[in-house]
Amino acid sequence: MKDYCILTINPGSTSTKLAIFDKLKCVATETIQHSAAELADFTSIKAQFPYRLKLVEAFLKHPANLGPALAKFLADQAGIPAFIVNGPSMDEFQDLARLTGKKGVFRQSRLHALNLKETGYQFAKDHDLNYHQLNLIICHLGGGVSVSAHRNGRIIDGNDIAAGDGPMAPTRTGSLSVESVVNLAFSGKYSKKDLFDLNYKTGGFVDLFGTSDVREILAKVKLGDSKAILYWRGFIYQIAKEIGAMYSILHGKVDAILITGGIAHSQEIVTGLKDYCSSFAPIYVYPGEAEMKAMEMGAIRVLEQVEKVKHYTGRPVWSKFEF
Ligand SMILES: Nc1ncnc2c1ncn2[C@@H]1O[C@H](COP(=O)(O)OP(=O)(O)OP(=O)(O)O)[C@@H](O)[C@H]1O
Ligand SMILES: CCCC(=O)O
Repeated sequence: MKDYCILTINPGSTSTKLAIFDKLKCVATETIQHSAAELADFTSIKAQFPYRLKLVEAFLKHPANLGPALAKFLADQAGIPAFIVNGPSMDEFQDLARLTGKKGVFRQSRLHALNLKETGYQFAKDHDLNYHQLNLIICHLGGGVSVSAHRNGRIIDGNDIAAGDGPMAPTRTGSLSVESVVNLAFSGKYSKKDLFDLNYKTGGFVDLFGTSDVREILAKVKLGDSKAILYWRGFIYQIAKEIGAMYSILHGKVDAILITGGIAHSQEIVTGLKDYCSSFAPIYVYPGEAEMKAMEMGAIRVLEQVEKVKHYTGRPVWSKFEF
């Protein structure tokens, strides 16, 4: 392998994580936390571009990019290639996962695919197994929460984190009944944007407690705050329920359940999920940070021609059924 110097940029819903890998060694890394109040001022994700760009520039300390756009901007300046590795909208869903009971409405694959897949690869490596021959349930617990079913290296189903599907999360409401969404929409209290924000940015713990920082919720739990205790238990309950759904669609044949993301640092979540799910399959915990390494290794796989680069067309790999 040649000596590569790789900049990885990981804009999350509560943080921007940056790292530089020089000859496979992480030589600089920084996690910049964004409070809910700070991000509330932006009208859209795209509007955060200049703000996040400044953070990357400050990290690099010279003029040098939201994920792909940030990376391309910098790479074009440096005359080097930029790659997207397992972005959130990569799509390996099986057809059955796409269906709903409304004509023309389909479920979409939008998850924390980068960290989910890397965690799968890491688990396989740790156990001398092949990710492409395993059935795994992998959960990313961060600002958003992804619970996903991996069959032989493909994410065949999972909750759509951009659509309000699945468990509540630090920044998201999670699934609400159609009835309650329609009632909120016609209550006169919320604009369309307010409702989309609740779905993705200002819902969940932000709406309930005014913070997306789970450590603050846990501190309240320790102090015996009954609201925090109830919602914390509800958070675990909803994740466990989603794991159960993935267990059933994998026909109960699951090699392991993997828990990753920032919240996986908490022993409380691990204990809670083990209480519900340990009879399904062994549970392993990979807290937090594999995303930066995942991007570095994805870039290296392409540079080393182990994997073929795919060209982003803007067109989804799946758009509709023929009937
Ligand atoms: N030690 C800890 N115990 C409990 N929660 C923690 C701990 N450390 C971080 N967290 C929580 O993890 C969450 C952030 O996780 P993560 O960094 O994976 O998310 P993100 O990258 O900002 O967003 P996303 O995962 O949606 O892209 C926050 O709610 C944070 O409070
Ligand atoms: C990878 C997507 C990040 C999010 O929606 O939390």
